[in-house]
Amino acid sequence: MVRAPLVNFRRFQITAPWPLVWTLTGLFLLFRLAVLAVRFAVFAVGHWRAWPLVAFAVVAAEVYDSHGWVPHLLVLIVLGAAGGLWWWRARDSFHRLVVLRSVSVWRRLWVYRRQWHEVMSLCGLVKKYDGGEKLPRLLSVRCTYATDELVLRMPKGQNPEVYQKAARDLAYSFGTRHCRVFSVRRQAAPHRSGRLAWLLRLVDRVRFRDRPRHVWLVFIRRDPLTRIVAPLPVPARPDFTALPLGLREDVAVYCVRLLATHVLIGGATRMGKGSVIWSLLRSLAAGIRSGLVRVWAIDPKGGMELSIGRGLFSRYVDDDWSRMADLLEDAVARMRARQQALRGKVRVHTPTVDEPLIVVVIDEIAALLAFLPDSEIRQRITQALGLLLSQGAGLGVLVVAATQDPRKEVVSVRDLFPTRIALGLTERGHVDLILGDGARDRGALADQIPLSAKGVGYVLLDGQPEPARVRFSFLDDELIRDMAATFPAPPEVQPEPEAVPAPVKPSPTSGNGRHVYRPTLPKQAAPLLPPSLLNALDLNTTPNGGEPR
Ligand SMILES: Nc1ncnc2c1ncn2[C@@H]1O[C@H](COP(=O)(O)OP(=O)(O)OP(=O)(O)O)[C@@H](O)[C@H]1O
Repeated sequence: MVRAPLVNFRRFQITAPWPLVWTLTGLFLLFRLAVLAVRFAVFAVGHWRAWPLVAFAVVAAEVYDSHGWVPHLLVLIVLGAAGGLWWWRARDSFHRLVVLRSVSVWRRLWVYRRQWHEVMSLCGLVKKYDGGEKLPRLLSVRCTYATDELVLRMPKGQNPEVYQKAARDLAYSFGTRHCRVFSVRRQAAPHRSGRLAWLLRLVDRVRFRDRPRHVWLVFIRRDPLTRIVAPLPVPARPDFTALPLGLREDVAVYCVRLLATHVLIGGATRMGKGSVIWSLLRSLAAGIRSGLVRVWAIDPKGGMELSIGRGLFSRYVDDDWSRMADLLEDAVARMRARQQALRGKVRVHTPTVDEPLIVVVIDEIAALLAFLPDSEIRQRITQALGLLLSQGAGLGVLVVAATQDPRKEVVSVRDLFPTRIALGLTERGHVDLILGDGARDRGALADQIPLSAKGVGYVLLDGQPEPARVRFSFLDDELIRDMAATFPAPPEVQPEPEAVPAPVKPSPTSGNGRHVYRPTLPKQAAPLLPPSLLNALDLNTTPNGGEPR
């Protein structure tokens, strides 16, 4: 007897929904194909620089198949001849567009791409995420004769400080000694003019937009600052927004902005503070001769540095502390007179021959502020300098001072200098004292400048938090004498007595031994009290409107 199965499985069978399965599989494959196509498109766009090369290789292979190697030889001869002619007739553009571009491609592929993963891992710049690695992405390499400028995009979870800390490791890993890290673009958008300027400006707005995740690395391949920088040509008319003083390590000319600012130069002894001052005076020389700039010089070291260029100075003191104080107080008086004249009209003074830019140059400011034996004169100097530094910038009365020791107890007015230059220093801590907090961490290794590198220093460029290394031009004594003879300062015009207030002089001590200052406002601003009543003032208090203590 045949037994029937307990469960009839056939009753549970479902026919496979084949159309649905094929549709889903098809859709999935289509999706993968689309992803691959998009990836390829992104790759192709990302490597757009290789397109001409690929096209050239394809055409070359085709031609070789059909005509052999003769056309290639002909093309090579024609290209060589054209290149030679280009090099002969326009060497600059040939170097820029052919030589440097070829070097850039070569170094991008051979030096950077080849070792990128290894160096980034060894320098600790790779992030781990989700079982994989996130590398900084190399976007471009641009070479000059001295530097390689790399642009990279940081992976998420990093900021430029990480690269600043790894700068030395990066430099040595890629076979150089110096690497500078910049968190902002180094070139500003170009100035556009002409009919298509509006269009180019629109393009620039996109191209030069702020890119917080980009970092610029500059590797110094060949240090151009090992050689002495020759004196730069004297500008026919000084441009106070860009006075050329020396050479940057990327071989651009270093220019300083001397409008509405004071300059403090810090450097150990014999490291070239003088060369900064003379380079600055050279860039101002044409203005000095025309009277647009008046330089008042103080050399507390008895004229050892500045007396050699005496002819450039409208006023000069090197032997008498009291006369140095007088000079500074006269500068304050000129500043006050300008303040009265410009009040409510402009916010920054524009130098003219009648109202020139006054630059007070002090070779060793510490000698005036900390080491001066006469305390009364020291107090006058400190007060006058404080006033000049806090109010003079916008009024065209500027101070350029050098010091060996930037500590606050030595240069009490240090923080009032907006522009700072750090030459070779003896102590690590001095770098931040001169250039500001964190400057050393951002790359200003001024304490590591070798003794032989005189005139080399670090500066902050406009709009960039990272310091740049520069070398100031060197002017020998002969050249300074020659410059003083060629660009002598015209005789100083004495201001009319009624238009200019009396210099700030300390009043005699009051009964309790404290110094009290009388108001020294110019005549048109002075009638707070008639002179007869001024005498009746209580000398123990500073009168309203008088000089601050
Ligand atoms: N820019 C420069 N390039 C090459 N050599 C320089 C440069 N500046 C200065 N020197 C050399 O260094 C020496 C000292 O320079 P300088 O007198 O300018 O230094 P300093 O810092 O002003 O010295 P001090 O501390 O005595 O004031 C100079 O005699 C010169 O030989």
